[in-house]
Amino acid sequence: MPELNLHQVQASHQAHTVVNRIDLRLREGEIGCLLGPSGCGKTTLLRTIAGLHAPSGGEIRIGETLMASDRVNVPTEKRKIGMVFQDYALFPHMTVYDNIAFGLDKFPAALKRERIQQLLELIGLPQVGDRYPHQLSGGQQQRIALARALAPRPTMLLMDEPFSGLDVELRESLAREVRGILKSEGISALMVTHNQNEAFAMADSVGVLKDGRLLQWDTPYNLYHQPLHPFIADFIGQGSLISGRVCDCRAVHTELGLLKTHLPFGTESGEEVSVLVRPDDIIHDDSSDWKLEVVNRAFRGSHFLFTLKLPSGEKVMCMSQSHHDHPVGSKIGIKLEMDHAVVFPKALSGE
Ligand SMILES: Nc1ncnc2c1ncn2[C@@H]1O[C@H](COP(=O)(O)OP(=O)(O)OP(=O)(O)O)[C@@H](O)[C@H]1O
Repeated sequence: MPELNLHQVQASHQAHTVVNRIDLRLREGEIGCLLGPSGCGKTTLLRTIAGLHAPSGGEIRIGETLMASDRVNVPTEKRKIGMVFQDYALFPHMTVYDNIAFGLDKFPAALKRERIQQLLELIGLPQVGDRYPHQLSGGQQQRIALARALAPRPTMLLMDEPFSGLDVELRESLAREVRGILKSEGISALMVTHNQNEAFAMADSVGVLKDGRLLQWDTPYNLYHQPLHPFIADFIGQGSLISGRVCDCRAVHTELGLLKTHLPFGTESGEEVSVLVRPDDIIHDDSSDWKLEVVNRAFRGSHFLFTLKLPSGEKVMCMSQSHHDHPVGSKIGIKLEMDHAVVFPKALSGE
């Protein structure tokens, strides 16, 4: 029984559809992330699940309860959802203890004290109950906001860009920490972010949205290695698309040679396709006779990322150790280390 089940969910702003027929299942205890560029509909979808925005179509179930459909719209406070939103700041005039106690007024006093102390320990801040929010760092405040949302034991947690106000270095480590906290509480959660590292640090499953459509809902590993759409190939990690022609049912001919592949359903021999090449598929090797021209380079500290030109003019990227300091215009040796090429029909690449 999935904790959250969306069936063909649609949402609009002023007759403009911004969430388009989304199907999604989040299992009990699973952590999911919605990832996508600005304006793709992430927040609208999250607000629709929370009951803060009425869907214009489809059905939303949490556990076995139908929360929204064309006949039903359960109000937010009855959905038993915890929320940590970007603008969901702590009450500045209340202590940390009172902030967490906010949603616990129906709890008997002793149970309330016990739950708050348990949560403060869970988030690694057992001593801060008497402090006010302004006496805490941004990361600590966000952990308190999480504790406040978890306090009444909601059925699931929704988070909208919860770390966006924090330093880049802190965001990823806090995402990992929050994952640990959610797992130890055994709570299902759905988080919205446009930061891939945060999504990967946090989630069991990640959904990539584009123009209101969910293109793929999958593990981070599969999104990187088996993207279903060129947009995902581009959005997740780095890479380039080069031209290829299908040779037989298991291979594609490209300028980099004949590459083994699992072809998309319906692809025919002789068909022109786009082939994804990741920087780690092309290894720089000074001893190789296969040379390509460097047309761009980016120093990343631990490595160089070279952009190389193929004879046709198409470009691929190549990762190399940081002491291989080759200038733009020079030719460097390469070898290919690609297990299975990811291939897209040409028509999809233009979308
Ligand atoms: N209250 C509103 N009224 C009208 N249009 C809206 C409203 N809120 C959002 N939109 C539009 O709906 C689309 C989706 O917005 P949404 O905030 O869901 O995207 P998002 O993916 O969360 O973006 P971001 O990452 O920038 O927060 C955008 O085109 C946005 O302009």
